[in-house]
Amino acid sequence: MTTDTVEKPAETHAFEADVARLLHMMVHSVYSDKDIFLRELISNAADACEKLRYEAIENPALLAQDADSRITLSLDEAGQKIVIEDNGIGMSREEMIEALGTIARSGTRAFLERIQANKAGEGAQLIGQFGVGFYSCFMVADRVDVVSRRAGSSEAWQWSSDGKGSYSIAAADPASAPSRGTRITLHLMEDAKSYASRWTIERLVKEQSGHVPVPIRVREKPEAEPAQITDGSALWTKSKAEVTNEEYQGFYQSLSGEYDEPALTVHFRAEGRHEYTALAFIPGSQPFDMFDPDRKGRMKLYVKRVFITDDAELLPRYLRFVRGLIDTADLPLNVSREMIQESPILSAIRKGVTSRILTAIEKLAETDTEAFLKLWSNFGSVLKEGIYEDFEKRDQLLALSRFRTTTSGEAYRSLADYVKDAKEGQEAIYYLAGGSLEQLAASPQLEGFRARGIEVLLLADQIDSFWVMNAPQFEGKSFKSVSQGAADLAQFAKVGAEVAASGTSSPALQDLLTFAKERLADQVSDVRSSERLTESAVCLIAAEGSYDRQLEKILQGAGRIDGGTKPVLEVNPEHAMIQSIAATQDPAFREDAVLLLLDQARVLDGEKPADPRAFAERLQRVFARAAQV
Ligand SMILES: Nc1ncnc2c1ncn2[C@@H]1O[C@H](COP(=O)(O)OP(=O)(O)OP(=O)(O)O)[C@@H](O)[C@H]1O
Repeated sequence: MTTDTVEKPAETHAFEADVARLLHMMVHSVYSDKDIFLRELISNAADACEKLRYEAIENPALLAQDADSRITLSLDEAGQKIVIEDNGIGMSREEMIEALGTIARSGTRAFLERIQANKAGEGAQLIGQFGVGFYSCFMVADRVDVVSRRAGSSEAWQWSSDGKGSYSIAAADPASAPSRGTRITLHLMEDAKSYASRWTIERLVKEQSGHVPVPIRVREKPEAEPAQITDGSALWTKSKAEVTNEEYQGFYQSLSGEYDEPALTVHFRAEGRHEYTALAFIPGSQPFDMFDPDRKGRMKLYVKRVFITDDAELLPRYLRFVRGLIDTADLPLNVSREMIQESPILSAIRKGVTSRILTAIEKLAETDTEAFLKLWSNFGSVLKEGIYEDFEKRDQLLALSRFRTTTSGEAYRSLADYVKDAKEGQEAIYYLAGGSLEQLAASPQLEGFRARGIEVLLLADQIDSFWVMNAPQFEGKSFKSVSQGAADLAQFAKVGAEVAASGTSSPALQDLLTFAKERLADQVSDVRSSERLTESAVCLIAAEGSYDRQLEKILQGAGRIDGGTKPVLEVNPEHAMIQSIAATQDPAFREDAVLLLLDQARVLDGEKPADPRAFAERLQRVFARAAQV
């Protein structure tokens, strides 16, 4: 103990409450697959090496005499230990407290909630996704010591914990600490001691971390010479023909922390105006936080194989589920964050990669429908955001989109299918947005379209209400909501049925409509006879020129607009009940009837009656009257 720092006693700190909860869950493991701890620690070690290479661009002295990155795994079967050591950037005392005592990343709370409601087996995938990687070592170790020295520092620090609520931090002896980087010693639990065997570790490294861009060595015994087991060569620098599917899959898994197979792999080298390599994967399943507004893209930026950042928006938001990297020779190594955001080179690259990804999806749609539909069911709702965010790609994205419709059953239809089967003279692509598919399919607004054999898109994703307003046309046809404005259905004949014209414009009906319009004037903007109803008596429609009703509800919910516009109440003139109400002159009954009709239309739209008590009373009066007749 020679330096000042070493004389300070170890301090004990409690873990942040969320870390403690997390650790508790990890130790009482909900995870069936403990192997992943190694991948997490190796991935952190490789990140630390890459961060050092990046900082060394500005400050080459940080590399001192030791320029080559490496990760060394030292095994000690007799002592039941493994040590993972890197010569990366290292951590200062403060960085250790911050990085290993708290959970700073967003999404962790969601993680905790999700694993509490855990379904066995889901945990292993979640760890990587949520970035709680380091703590996974407590699944196999009952004590963990981390000794680290920040590159360029004379001090080293030791963090130790048994993962049970607190950790200690103390100065470490600089003479025995790594000269730079981090050494993590895992004191293995009895049932995890096989991790100290060379055979197990080599197998795991090759399986999980074979493509980490830093060479990995294994030291079989404490005093043995280390043997290199992976060479740290960057997979993406090879040509496509040189890489096997298994290698791509392994790389994707170590990059993403996922365990599935990528649904699509896009790997290419661009030459010409800009020179770069892109390797991008569309995952085989949805990431948990795909709809988290804070979720950023997951593409890493490299410049000439030097990792620069994983925080730059290298792809548009609607491709935020894509994992991978872009490596370019066109940017300077010391590119700053501000430069990255504003770089015209990067925006050209972004366009290039976006196009290649969309083209690859198109190709998949042509060559493997099943795989494409799986991809679409996972990511279609995000891709559709691009229809209104990316003007240039709008048509391409519309053409890629698949829909459930009133005629599709369990299958999916493209807009090209829709247009091909449209009725003669049909100018619009009809849709109904909002609610679940089941709710949509049961909507009365669809009846008239069904009766005429006109297909209607059923848009059940929240995002649909937004893009559909902004997508002006597809192959010359505009989009039109069936719950908005006039239906223009009169020109299309009903399939297999004579049009029953009785009573559609009778004076009694006109009289009822006029009465209803006056009585309901404070709640609806119009009451009119409907072309779109065949079975139901009434439905609500948005007035021409106002928001679609569903979009209006979403915007109100999000506080983006105040109040709402008054809808239009449409009445089915051929409905027997409407005709008998029209035939009745009793004013009290008429009043109850029109108010009940409006509430009925609301209920059909998934809303509540305006005044439940008054609704119940009216219903009772009408029942009583019916019972007397
Ligand atoms: N070997 C290491 N060298 C330097 N810093 C490290 C090392 N291991 C962990 N850290 C620090 O600890 C932090 C927490 O690591 P952890 O694995 O829990 O999450 P992460 O790596 O940030 O997230 P993700 O797993 O999503 O990449 C890291 O961000 C890093 O700052």
